Amino acid sequence: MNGRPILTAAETRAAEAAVFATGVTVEQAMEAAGGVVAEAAWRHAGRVPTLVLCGPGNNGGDGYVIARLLKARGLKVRVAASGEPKTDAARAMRARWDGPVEPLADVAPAPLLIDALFGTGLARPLDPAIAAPLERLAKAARLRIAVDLPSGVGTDDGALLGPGIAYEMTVALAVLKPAHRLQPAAALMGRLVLGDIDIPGASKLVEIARPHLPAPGPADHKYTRGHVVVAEGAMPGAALLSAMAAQRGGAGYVTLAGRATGQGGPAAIVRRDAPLGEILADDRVGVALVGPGLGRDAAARALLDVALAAGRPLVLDADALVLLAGSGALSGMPILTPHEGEFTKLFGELPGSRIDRARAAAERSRAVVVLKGPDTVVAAPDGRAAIAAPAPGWLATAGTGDVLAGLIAANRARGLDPFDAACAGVWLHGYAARLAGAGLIADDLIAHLPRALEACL
Ligand SMILES: NC(=O)C1=CN([C@@H]2O[C@H](COP(=O)(O)OP(=O)(O)OC[C@H]3O[C@@H](n4cnc5c(N)ncnc54)[C@H](O)[C@@H]3O)[C@@H](O)[C@H]2O)[C@@H](O)CC1
Ligand SMILES: Nc1ncnc2c1ncn2[C@@H]1O[C@H](COP(=O)(O)OP(=O)(O)O)[C@@H](O)[C@H]1O
Ligand SMILES: [K+]
Repeated sequence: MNGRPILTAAETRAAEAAVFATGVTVEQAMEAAGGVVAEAAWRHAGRVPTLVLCGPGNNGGDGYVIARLLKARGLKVRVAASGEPKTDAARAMRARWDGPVEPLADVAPAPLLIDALFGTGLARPLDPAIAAPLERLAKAARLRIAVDLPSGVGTDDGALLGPGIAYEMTVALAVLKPAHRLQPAAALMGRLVLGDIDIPGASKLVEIARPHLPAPGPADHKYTRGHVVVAEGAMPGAALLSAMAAQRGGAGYVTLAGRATGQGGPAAIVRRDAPLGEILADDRVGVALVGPGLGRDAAARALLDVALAAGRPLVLDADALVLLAGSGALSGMPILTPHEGEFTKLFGELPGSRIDRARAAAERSRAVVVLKGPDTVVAAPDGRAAIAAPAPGWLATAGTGDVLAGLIAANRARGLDPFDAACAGVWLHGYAARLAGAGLIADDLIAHLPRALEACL
C-alpha cells in the first residue's frame, strides 16, 4: 500500500520543521508555495482580474506571493486582508507586495477569487466578520481557487468551520491533509492539485492508490486465484451480488453456500446446499464472506458462529456486523465492512474524525475496518489507515455494499493481506462506479469490474 501520504496539521508542521532544520527558510518555502499556486491559477483561469484574500498567518503569506507573481504576469490583481500579518514570513511577503491592501469587509469582488485566508492553522470556526465577506466575494466571483485548503474547514477532520463555499480548484501544498479527502470538506475542493514545494512527508495515513493486481500466470489454477465462499441467508439476492462481484473481481472459484440454489446468476457459480462448516473445512477455501442478506435471526447467528470458528480468512458485512455488536477482539484479522449505521451498532459512538473512529474500531476488534460512505476509510489495528478518493454519489443505491464485500473477498482470497485486500476492493469499486456512470445500479458495477481490473494489471 503506497498511496499518497496524508498528513494532519501537526504532522505537516513537523515535516516543514524538518526541512527548515536543513537550512531552508520559511520565506523560501512560502515563495515556492506562492509559485505553485500562481502557476496553477494562471493555467486554470488565464488572464482574469483577480482578488487575493490574505489572512493573518502563513496561508496569507502565500497569498501576498501569489498576488505579486500574478501581477508580474500582467494580471490585474487586488489584495484584501482580514488584518495585519502575524508571522515574520507573512510580514516579509506583505512588504514585497507593492500594491494597496484593502480591508476585507467592503472590498469589491473580482472574477477570480483566490482564498488565502486560512490553511492548516485554522483553530476555530470563522468569525462572521470574515465568513460574511468571504461568502459574498465567492458568490460574486466566476472562479474560486483555495490555497492549501478552503478557508473554514477542519484540517484533520474535514468538518465545516465556515460558510462551505464550493471552489473550482484547490492547490494542496506539500502534502494532502485529511480535509482534502474527508467529507463534508472534500466536496468543496473542486479540482484538487497537489503543489510540490519540496517538503516530503511520510505518514501511516495514505490515499488509497490503484492496486497492482497481476494477471494469472502459467503457474496459476482456479484455486491459486482464490476460492471465495459466500454464505447465503434470508435474502439470497444480496449474497448472489457478492458472489458475482467476487467472480468478476478475480476469484478463481466462487461457492454460494445455502438453500437458495439455482436462483439466477451465472452458471459458473458453484452452489452447495451443505452445512457451512463442511464447506469451510476444505483447505482450498481462501475466504468466507458472511453477512450480505444473512438475516439476524437464530439461523443467521448460527451461520456466523460456524464461520467464526472455521479458522478461514473472513470478510464480515451487513447483518453479520449487527450480530457481532458487543463482541470484543476477533481472531484471525477479519475484514469488517460497516456503513455508518452498522459501525455505530457495532462500536457505539466513538469520538474524533472518521479516521480516528475507524482506527479505534480496528484496534478494539483486532480487525481491518472499512468504514464505508462518500469518504470510505480503511483502518488496521497497527495504525495503518487509508482514505478513498471521492467516489460517485451514484453508489448510494441498494446492493453496492454487497458488491464491495465480494470484491474485498476476492482480493483477500488471492492472498493480499487484509488491509491491502480492503484497499484494493475499495479502489476497484470506486473505479467501476466511475466507469458505470450516472444512474448505475449494483449489477452495473459488476459488469464494469473487468475493465477496472484491467486498469490494475
Ligand atoms: N509553515 C510554513 O512554513 C509554510 C506554510 N505554508 C502555508 O501556511 C499555512 C499554515 O500557516 P499558519 O500555521 O500560519 O496558519 P494559517 O495561515 O492557516 O492561520 C493561522 C492564523 O490564523 C489565526 N486563526 C486561526 N483560526 C482563526 C479563526 N477562526 N479566526 C481568525 N483567526 C484565526 C491564528 O491565530 C493564526 O494567526 C499552510 O496552510 C500553507 O498555506 C506555506 O507557505 C509553505 C510554508
Ligand atoms: N454518497 C455516496 N458517495 C459515494 N459513495 C457512496 C455514497 N453513499 C454510499 N456510497 C458507497 O456505496 C456503498 C453502499 O454500501 P452499503 O451502505 O452497504 O449498501 P447496501 O447494503 O445496499 O449494499 C459503499 O461502498 C459506500 O461507500
Ligand atoms: K485558504
